[in-house]
Parts: sequence; structure tokens; C-alpha cells
Amino acid sequence: MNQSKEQRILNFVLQNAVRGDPRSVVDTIDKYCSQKEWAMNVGNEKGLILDKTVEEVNPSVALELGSYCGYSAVRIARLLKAGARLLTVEFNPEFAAIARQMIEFAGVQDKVKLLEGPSQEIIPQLKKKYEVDTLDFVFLDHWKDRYTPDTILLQECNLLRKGSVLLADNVIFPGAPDFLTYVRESPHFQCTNYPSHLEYMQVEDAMEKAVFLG
Ligand SMILES: O=C(NCc1cccc(CNc2ccc3[nH]ncc3c2)c1)c1cc(-c2ccc(F)cc2)cc(O)c1O
Ligand SMILES: [Mg+2]
Repeated sequence: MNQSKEQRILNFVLQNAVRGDPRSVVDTIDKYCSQKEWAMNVGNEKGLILDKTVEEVNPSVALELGSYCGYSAVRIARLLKAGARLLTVEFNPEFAAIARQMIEFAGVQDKVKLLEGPSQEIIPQLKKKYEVDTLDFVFLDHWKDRYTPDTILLQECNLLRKGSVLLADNVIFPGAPDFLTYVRESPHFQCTNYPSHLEYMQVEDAMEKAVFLG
């Protein structure tokens, strides 16, 4: 049975990156996906916006929706302070299996917990089952039509506090127009747009930061 693209990405990392070195894992994935096969990792250009936002927030508890191969989970986890943790949600079992191995190889497994399932099932479990009080940072990178309902669900589940930061990938391409309208028109969010480009391409894209005002 021939390998999936995601398996090929993982194999390339296992053979070319340095075990326990998150930076080398991120750079190796970018090398493969820019030279051999495009894949929907956030990439290095938007990754720098992600890095700066994570450093600014310095979260104790972070949530990622859409793990894919674990690229952004490794990117976020490498910046977390001692004792801080990242919960990353992946619905696709094949992607989840790849992401777990990527996180392990990078050596950030003590900071990252991968939760397998759809966000709409996992989010309501975060407080009781995963002992979350509130989330300091949320990275949205899953199905684009889930950004808005999940942002509403996070509020309904009382998981956001004054100052919680949401950062959404792909608000231009593939696009999340209803999410942009929702957060920009809501009195509960202060929004900032960060123009960038689609990973490994010269196509316009952007990330949107939405700070919850309580
Ligand atoms: O669509 C995207 N990513 C989301 C996604 C996509 C597929 C599968 C999953 C399965 N994972 C999943 C699903 C539902 C879930 N609920 N809770 C967790 C969870 C996890 C997730 C995407 C596309 C492009 C893109 C495509 C084509 C193109 F030409 C240009 C650009 C670029 C990106 O940066 C993207 O992020
Ligand atoms: Mg994305």
C-alpha cells in the first residue's frame, strides 16, 4: 500500500532532522515541503507571526485546533515556559498518528497533549476532562468553516478570559470570511490582521489575531 504524503514528510524528518531539536524538525519539514511536496503546514513566513504572538502571550495553557503533521505544535511547544502546556486537537486519525510521532521526535512530548477527535466534541470536555480553567492562547488552523462556531463554543464553555488571544491561519486563502466578519464586528474582540503568504507559495494569505475583551 503506497505511503501517504504525511508519512513521507515524517520519514524525511526521521532521516534528516536532529532528534530532540524542535528547530531542526521545523526547518526539515519546510525544506521538504518547499522542495518536494507542498503540504498545509503553517510554514516559516506565517510561522514567524505565530512565534511572535506566542512569545508575546507567553501562555501557560494553549490550544491548537488542527494538528496536521505536528509542525505548528512543535513550533509553539518549543517556545513554552517550564510547566506550560499545549493541547492540540486532530480529527483525522492518520494525521494524528503522524503528529504524535513528530512531536515525540522533536522532544516536546512533555509539553504537548494531542487529543484525537472533532473540536466541537473536545472543546466542551476541556474543563472537566482535561483540567483547563481558561485558555491563554488558541491557534485556529482546522476546517475554515469551523473557526466561527468553535470561537462561539469556546465562549459558551467559558474557556476565554479577558486577554485570551486567538490567532487564525488562512483568513485570506483558503479564507475564513465569516470568521473575519464575526470577530471584527463583535464588541468582545479586538482584532489585528497580519498580511503574509500561503505556505511555500507566492499567494496572498493572512493571519488574524483576535483578543478577547471579556
Ligand atoms: O484546510 C486547511 N486546513 C484544515 C484541514 C484540511 C484538511 C483536513 C483537515 C483535518 N483536520 C481536522 C479537521 C477538522 C477538525 N476539527 N477539529 C480538529 C480538526 C482537524 C484539516 C488548509 C488548507 C490550505 C490550502 C489547501 C489547498 C490549497 F490549494 C491552498 C491552501 C492551507 C492551509 O494552511 C490550511 O490550514
Ligand atoms: Mg493553515
